[in-house]
Amino acid sequence: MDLLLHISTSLHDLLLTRRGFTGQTGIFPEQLSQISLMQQKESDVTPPDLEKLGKDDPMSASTTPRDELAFSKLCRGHRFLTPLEESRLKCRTDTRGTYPPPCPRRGAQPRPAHPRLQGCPLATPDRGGQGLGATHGEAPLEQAATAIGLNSGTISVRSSHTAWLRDDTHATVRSVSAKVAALTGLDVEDDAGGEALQVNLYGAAGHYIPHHDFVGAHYKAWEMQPPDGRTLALHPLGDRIATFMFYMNDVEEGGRTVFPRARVGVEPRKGSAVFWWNLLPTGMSDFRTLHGACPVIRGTKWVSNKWIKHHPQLHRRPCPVI
Ligand SMILES: O=C(O)CCC(=O)C(=O)O
Ligand SMILES: [Fe+2]
Repeated sequence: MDLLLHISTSLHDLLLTRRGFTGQTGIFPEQLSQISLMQQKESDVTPPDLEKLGKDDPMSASTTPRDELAFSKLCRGHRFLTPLEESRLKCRTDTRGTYPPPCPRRGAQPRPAHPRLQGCPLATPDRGGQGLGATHGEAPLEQAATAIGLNSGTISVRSSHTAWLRDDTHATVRSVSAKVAALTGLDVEDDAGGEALQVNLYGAAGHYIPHHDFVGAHYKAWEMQPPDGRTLALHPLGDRIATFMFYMNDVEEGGRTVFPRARVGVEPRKGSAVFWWNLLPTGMSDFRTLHGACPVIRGTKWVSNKWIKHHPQLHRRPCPVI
């Protein structure tokens, strides 16, 4: 176990500091052989301060050196925001007893600054028992995950396994969609307002480099420039207006979700979720939503994403707290 921990920790640093943010990562033999080399040169990889890396460009379409540094720091547990600022991003709701659940409460706290992120402890999918784990027989997590990049077509930038669960797969999946709909006021039904629930499993060193969840880049209201001229982003329901991401287990170590431009990292906690808008009210991309999953150091990490589509929400008013 000590050896595994040592390897995982070393891989974590190796992935973040040496290999950087350029491509597929996972547990590869060549990385294992580089671990001792990396340890010898630890002083070389000590990151400089953010301030020395020039001005921030929160609307940059690509990942900047500042983003990479903020990502690494947040992955290591560094805090940029004060406890008060962090608490303003959090809300709590209790879905026991009443249905649909009430809007989450944040007391008298003001709305958080853009990009609006929200952590909401919820009764969420579980990775075992009567929860989503029970459906794995029907939809095994056997597909290596891929992601769609703005400039690079279909690229592999994450190391995890993925399954897509439609609402008709299991009552738990339906109840997840119902909760997201009740909490956001948005239409999230499969193929009507949202995508099927995406369930991801990360193993040791599993991670997802900083990315945006929208598929196209919307620089002008209601217009879209599909990546590489492809038409994938021109989905009839539009792009992903918002993300509701559930943590399905506690991760022993590592695996934070980090938003380098919002300067905040979220510790995976079973029963909690993160919500954010990917598109601005104008329909344009909010590049400040750049985020990624830090490498899992110890244990496994289960998350599920409910992506909500843009066009069906045109006449819907979100829950006022969000
Ligand atoms: O696993 C995480 O923490 C983030 C996952 C994510 O960003 C995604 O699936 O798009
Ligand atoms: Fe994402």
